[in-house]
Amino acid sequence: MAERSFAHEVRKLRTGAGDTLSGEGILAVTKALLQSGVAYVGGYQGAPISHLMDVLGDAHEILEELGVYFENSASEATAAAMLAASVNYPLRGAVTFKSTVGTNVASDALANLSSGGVRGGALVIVGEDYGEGSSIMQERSHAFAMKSQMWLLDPRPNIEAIVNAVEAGFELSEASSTPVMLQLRLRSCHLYGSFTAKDNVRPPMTVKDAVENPSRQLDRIVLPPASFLHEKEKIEDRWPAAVEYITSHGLNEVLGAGTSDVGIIVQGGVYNTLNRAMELLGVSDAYGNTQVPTYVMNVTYPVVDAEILDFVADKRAVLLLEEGQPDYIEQNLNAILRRAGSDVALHGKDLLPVAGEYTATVVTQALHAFLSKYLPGTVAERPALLLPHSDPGSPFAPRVEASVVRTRPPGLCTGCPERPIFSALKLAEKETGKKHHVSADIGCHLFAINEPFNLGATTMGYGLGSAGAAALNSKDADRRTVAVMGDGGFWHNGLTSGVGNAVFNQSDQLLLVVDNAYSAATGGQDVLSSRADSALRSTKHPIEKAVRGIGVTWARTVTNTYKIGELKDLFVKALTTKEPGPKVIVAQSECQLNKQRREKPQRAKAIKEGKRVVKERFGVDADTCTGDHACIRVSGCPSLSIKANPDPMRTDPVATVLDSCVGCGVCGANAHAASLCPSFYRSDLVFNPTWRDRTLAWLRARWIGALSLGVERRADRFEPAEVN
Ligand SMILES: O=C(O)C(=O)Cc1c[nH]c2ccccc12
Repeated sequence: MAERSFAHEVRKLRTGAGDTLSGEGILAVTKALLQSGVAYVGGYQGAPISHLMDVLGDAHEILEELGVYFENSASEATAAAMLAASVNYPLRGAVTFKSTVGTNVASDALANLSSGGVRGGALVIVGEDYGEGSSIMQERSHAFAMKSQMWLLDPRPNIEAIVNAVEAGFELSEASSTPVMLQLRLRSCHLYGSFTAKDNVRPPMTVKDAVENPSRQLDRIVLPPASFLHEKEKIEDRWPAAVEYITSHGLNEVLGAGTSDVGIIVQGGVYNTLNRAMELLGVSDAYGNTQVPTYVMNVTYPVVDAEILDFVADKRAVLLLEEGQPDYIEQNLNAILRRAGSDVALHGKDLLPVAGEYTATVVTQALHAFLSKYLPGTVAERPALLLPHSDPGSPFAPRVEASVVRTRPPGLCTGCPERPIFSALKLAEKETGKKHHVSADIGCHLFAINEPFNLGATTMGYGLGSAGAAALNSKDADRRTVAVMGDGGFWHNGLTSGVGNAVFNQSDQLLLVVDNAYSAATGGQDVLSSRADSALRSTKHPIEKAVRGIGVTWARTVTNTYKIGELKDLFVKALTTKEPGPKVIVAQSECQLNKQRREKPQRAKAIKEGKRVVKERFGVDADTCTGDHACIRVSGCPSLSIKANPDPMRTDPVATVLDSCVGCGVCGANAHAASLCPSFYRSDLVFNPTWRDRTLAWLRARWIGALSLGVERRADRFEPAEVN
């Protein structure tokens, strides 16, 4: 079950010609695919396009009605290879994944696809995760477009422009026999807006037609001598055909009504930020009405030389806004201008940051510098963000001492079943007296690198936790290396690149597979080993069976990670057993976020219907808490906090459990397994109690009251202290 359901929104995909469709970017992209007569769709979830996969999944009925094939690909490589269907057949296909990481994974297939070229339009929709809020290394998809010669569309963050880009993307792909990458930045995927819909188009040829009429062209297969021909074709045929299509269909836009001899060139995806900066400087309004001519590159690769030369022909100076590095476009523009003998002044990374997101702040600062030099009369406003940070009027002026601000690194959720796993591993290390090198992986479990666990030294890519431990395997060492992988990473590629590799090379590593039943970090999508039934996919394939199938002999599955003591004992066994080859522990418990998403509405409904519902909660007895906070140090649960000590004789704050507690019990189990303290208690919150509940509660209250009578009587013998 994915984190968001689009079951309601997907109905809008039936919107007919002429009607207005309002919604989120990802919904608009899906509608645009259907309007384009797409024949098949695939992909792998990852921010910021996770929800595009979820929309497609929820839209399966509409897709089936139209004869569109949809697959949840095993990885981005699988998704990209799926586009092979467009090489021999006039089938339009689209795949989507997170970039640059997914593009890294897909690059083998993408390079082969681009070499042979395509007959049917092939669209690769990449969710560009660059800049503030990103979860990955900072790189540009642009490099992949250039290296494999795929055209790169970077439409303005505007629903209509995005829909147009999907439709034009297929046409451009077919006109130039080249796959097209459509870059959707974070802010485009979740942008809201509306556009005038067209009717959905049943693909003129479906995958069924193709399967029943197999055909092939030998010169499209990547093998010499065809591969040399492909390289020639790319330059002599496909590139000029693409330029012709881009120019004749006006994919790039010149905005700004003015005739000024100073202009701006901007990547489509950065246009909204540019306009915001212009608005702040009084050079434009919220709707983009400006006198400064702006060339918007909705296609960032290839750069169309003639359009650039045309734009700069009557200008003294232009400013290029190109986010990220290397500055491929700037280098390209400089070459174009130099070859043409143009003397226009080209500014870009000299005024803007070389790397990092082009936020409204940095763009406003650079634009201010540029316009102040070339068009000083146009700058009508001086926004406060131009002030130095030392000026109290600056929005960035320090308001609190930097030293008192605590960092807030990402961490595991309240009730996360992964927390007890890492607590148990820490306790096992304590018991054996040996610290281990831990090779981490992509997924929620990577948060174990932070306090309070501090476990994990590297992360090399999705499903590469085990492979990342490959070299750290020594027959002479007195301990083994620990590798971590999630169920998502395991099925993405970890089974072969990690487990198979470890078996083959007789690695001594301990591999911990954190199996929370979903690809949780990408939004809770199902994987092969998901334990829920799925109407669309085949699930319930146990990870232990897979690792045994590939040759692992020491493998154990734990079905309740909250039993910290048992898990600790198993870790000790796995770390000390003499069994050769990789040792694998599959630690299973359901992702708490997904569990709450499922159970909360059910619980609320039952309470409303007057049914008896028990909610488990944990608490700390302030009277017995010593205030040493050891419980917090081994858990790190966001619901475990501190409060002032109610005992006036004691100053240390005591531990407390916040209302966000979901009753997983890890705090108490930890305290018990680590022999910390007896202060934790469980309470059951009973909604709609029965007469039996009420009677029991009454009896308990009387009994506890009777037991504490002695204490009360003794307390009465003392005079209460005067408190002022
Ligand atoms: O969704 C995210 O933020 C991820 O990093 C997950 C992910 C999806 N596909 C990948 C390929 C390589 C590395 C990470 C991912």
